[in-house]
Amino acid sequence: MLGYFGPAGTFTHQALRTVTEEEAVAFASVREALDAVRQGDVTRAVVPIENSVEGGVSATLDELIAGAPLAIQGEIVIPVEFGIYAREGTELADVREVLTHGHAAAQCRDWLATNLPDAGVTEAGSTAGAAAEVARPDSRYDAAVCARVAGEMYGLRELAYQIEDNAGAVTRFVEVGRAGSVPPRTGADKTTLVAYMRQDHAGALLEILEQFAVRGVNLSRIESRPTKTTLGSYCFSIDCEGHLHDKRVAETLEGLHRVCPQVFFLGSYPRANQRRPDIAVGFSDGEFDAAAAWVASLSRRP
Ligand SMILES: O=C(O)C(=O)Cc1ccccc1
Repeated sequence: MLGYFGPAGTFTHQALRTVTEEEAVAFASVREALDAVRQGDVTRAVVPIENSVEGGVSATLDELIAGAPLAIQGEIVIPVEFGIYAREGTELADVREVLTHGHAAAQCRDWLATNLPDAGVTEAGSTAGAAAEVARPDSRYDAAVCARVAGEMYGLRELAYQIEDNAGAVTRFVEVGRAGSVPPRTGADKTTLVAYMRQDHAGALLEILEQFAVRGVNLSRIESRPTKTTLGSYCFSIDCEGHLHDKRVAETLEGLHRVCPQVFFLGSYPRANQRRPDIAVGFSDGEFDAAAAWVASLSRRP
């Protein structure tokens, strides 16, 4: 059974529906969805991880490394368009209180400031959860910012559509399972990891980045996250091109293991856009094998 960050009608639900019609169970938070994977209640769960406007979804980035190990098995990227929805009889001019997910509020900030300058904006668990709340006749909220499907699903009326400040925004979702199974290499893969940085000497961040650079591994996302221990203690959540079974990526992970106090491998999986990385001269598996064979040969008698 599959789980997802719900309720029905979230963007996560839409992302899931682009890959399967399989029955799926909704969880009210990213934590609950990932805990259900950890406990074996569901085999995999779909959660949001990154969007092109707001960056990483901190709840997901943090939850992925909290508790029993999990592994990303795949990614789904979908365009996100927002509308504002209210109960029948409410006009835009009547809206005083708006409810929505924090990322939706952030992506519609200018529209809300221009069109509803006096309205309060409250953060809900999810966009569809906001729509469900607004649908209650006695709700203290007048409107929800959510997907059109959510507005329809909860019987609300569309007051405006495509209210996002940046047309063409996309959100990336990941399918997360229990650690231990790595999807096969496709040649167009991505690897996600978290590297903790040493704090005891200068250049520690450079050392992390060097591990990738000297092996020709391109990064597609890097974000700092507090380790939640002491002020100023950070780890880096990183996506790079390539698969654990690519020599250059495996060696990068070995290098990180040497220079970082802690490294979490969060999975290698096929890229949604199927783009194959440019592998520079010197960084193919064959060249790594040839180099290792040469070093091994040096201690052999002629
Ligand atoms: O609340 C939702 O619908 C989600 O799936 C999270 C989210 C919120 C805003 C943009 C993309 C994903």
